[in-house]
Amino acid sequence: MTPDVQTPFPDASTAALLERLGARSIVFVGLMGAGKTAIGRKVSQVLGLRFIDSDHEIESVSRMTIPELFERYGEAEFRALEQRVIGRVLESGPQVLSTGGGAFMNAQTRSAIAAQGVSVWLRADLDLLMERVSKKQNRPLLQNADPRAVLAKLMDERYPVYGLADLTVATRDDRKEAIASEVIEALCSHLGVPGRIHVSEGSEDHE
Ligand SMILES: Nc1ncnc2c1ncn2[C@@H]1O[C@H](COP(=O)(O)OP(=O)(O)O)[C@@H](O)[C@H]1O
Ligand SMILES: O=C(O)C1=C[C@@H](OP(=O)(O)O)[C@@H](O)[C@H](O)C1
Ligand SMILES: [Mg+2]
Repeated sequence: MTPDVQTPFPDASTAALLERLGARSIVFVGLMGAGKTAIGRKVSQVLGLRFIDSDHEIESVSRMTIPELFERYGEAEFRALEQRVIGRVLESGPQVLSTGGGAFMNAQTRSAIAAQGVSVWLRADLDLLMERVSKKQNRPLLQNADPRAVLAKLMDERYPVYGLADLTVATRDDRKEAIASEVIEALCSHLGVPGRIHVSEGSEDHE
């Protein structure tokens, strides 16, 4: 986990946000396909913070892909590893941490995030989630005959819990920069930061 600071001279609002954030991390939660990884990365670039995705971190420490982990050790082992990895990552804030969709369902992970982070629920509707997750086969929970029904059930189970996050940002079919900008605006308002932080188009973007 190397620091990835890309804004050596932050503007006044960015500096104020970083000061109020202190050692806390900005933590994205929400369902598969909501854009936690994509928007988290974008927000980290704008604020000049390190970006960590819990799934990437799990893949790196286990030297296995998420589907391989589920296949070989089962979901329970994956969840145990996820809890440990997130707990450890949160100790080294500030940073932007995008979690996997199930992570916030774990009560211990939720209290670690509450203590060491500012949580942002990226909320999305079912059609948008379906469209996004259909492009990749890397989500074991959706590798079955009716992924839409699975996502709908997870929405029922998880949305009340995601609602415990500090902030909720409704996402939609719009540019990543527009969503990232709304997240940053919500963070500024939550942290009492005056002014606006500009999100420029077309900074480095990769999956
Ligand atoms: N605002 C957006 N506009 C276009 N594509 C997006 C947007 N947000 C996410 N995506 C794409 O949707 C897919 C799922 O996003 P991802 O960040 O992996 O979601 P999550 O981490 O919440 O499961 C990715 O291919 C990502 O690039
Ligand atoms: O919702 C879930 O339980 C999961 C979400 C995935 O991450 P994304 O939410 O980033 O797709 C990944 O952690 C795993 O496949 C399980
Ligand atoms: Mg993700």
